[in-house]
Amino acid sequence: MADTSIENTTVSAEAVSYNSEIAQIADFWTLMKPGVMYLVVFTGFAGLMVAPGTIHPFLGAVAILCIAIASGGAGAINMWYDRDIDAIMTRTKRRPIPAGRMAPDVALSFGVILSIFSAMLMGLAVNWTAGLLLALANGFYVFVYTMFLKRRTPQNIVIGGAAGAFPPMIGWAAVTGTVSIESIVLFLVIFMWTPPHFWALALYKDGDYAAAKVPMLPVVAGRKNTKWQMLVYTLALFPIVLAPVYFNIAGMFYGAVALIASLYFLYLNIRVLCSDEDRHARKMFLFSILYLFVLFAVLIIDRSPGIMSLIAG
Ligand code: HEM
Ligand SMILES: CC(C)=CCC/C(C)=C/CC/C(C)=C/COP(=O)(O)OP(=O)(O)O
Repeated sequence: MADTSIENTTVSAEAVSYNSEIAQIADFWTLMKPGVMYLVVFTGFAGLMVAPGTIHPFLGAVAILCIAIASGGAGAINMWYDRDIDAIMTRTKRRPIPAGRMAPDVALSFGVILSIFSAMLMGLAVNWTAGLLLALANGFYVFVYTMFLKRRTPQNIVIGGAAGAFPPMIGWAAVTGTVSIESIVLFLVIFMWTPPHFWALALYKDGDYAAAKVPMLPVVAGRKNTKWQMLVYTLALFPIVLAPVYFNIAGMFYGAVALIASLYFLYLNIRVLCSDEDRHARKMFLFSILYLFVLFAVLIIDRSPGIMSLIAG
């Protein structure tokens, strides 16, 4: 079905010129990995909302925009570097570079400009703690995960996952100008969540990774081993996602929702462990996204007296 859409863009000369006009902007947007960016931005927004103190709404909006641009810039550089393996994997072969719609150096320039611009803007307009953390997250994803770990070790996403865990810490730093134990707790929530999030997907995309010779855990260590390792992280998530209550970042409403959501995540992991059907892994992957969204949404709600009084009646 996806291949048909590629054919559709090449069947008539008129269609090609029309589609390529639209594809220009759409392709730059695709380079920024918008699906991931939404959640990255949302977790950054949550960090900003729950941090003690206040930030001018305009500066808050600038901080969120910087997180979005940095995430997009990192995504573009990742797509430039990974263009060889993206061309092999069915999930990624229609991306702008492997599909031949964009020259690699254009994508690289775009990514580098966005990355530098976002960190500079964050530093100059908001504060340099947030600016440096943003540059660190970006650099970690590009250099540590993409260029160094991804093709070398099945622990790539365990260590590299730190990149995606920075946003709540960046949002927090935008307000406070500091890194604190509370913002490290929020970092740890995403850090622990990343392995079950990604390995659930890797389980039903293992053929892609094997073909591209990327040493993802199911390819290297086998499916059963991967499922057990996912379970370790899913269990470790319980104390971590409940820690915001202990550290007074959130109250019992958050605690109750986090516990129920984590129990369901554990249930999905056990189903993955007991059955080799792809649909279970797919469901766990999709729920992992909802799970992280719900955790951070409830964190925001729990810290908003107005919303809480509505819930409490
Ligand atoms: C190293 C860490 C991570 C790895 C290796 C990883 C890997 C992936 C992969 C391969 C996909 C599938 C994308 C596709 O369908 O083309 C995906 C989807 C997704 N990931 Fe992650 N991820 C990581 C961290 C994160 C983080 C930190 C977040 C957000 C806070 C996140 C949010 C999402 C979302 C929302 C999607 C669905 C995107 C869509 O459908 O377009 N991921 N992830
Ligand atoms: C704030 C900031 C600068 C954040 C940047 C960090 C970031 C975007 C983290 C998300 C990690 C991610 C999309 C991994 C995808 O893995 P992959 O690249 O192996 O996936 P692919 O096979 O789909 O390309």
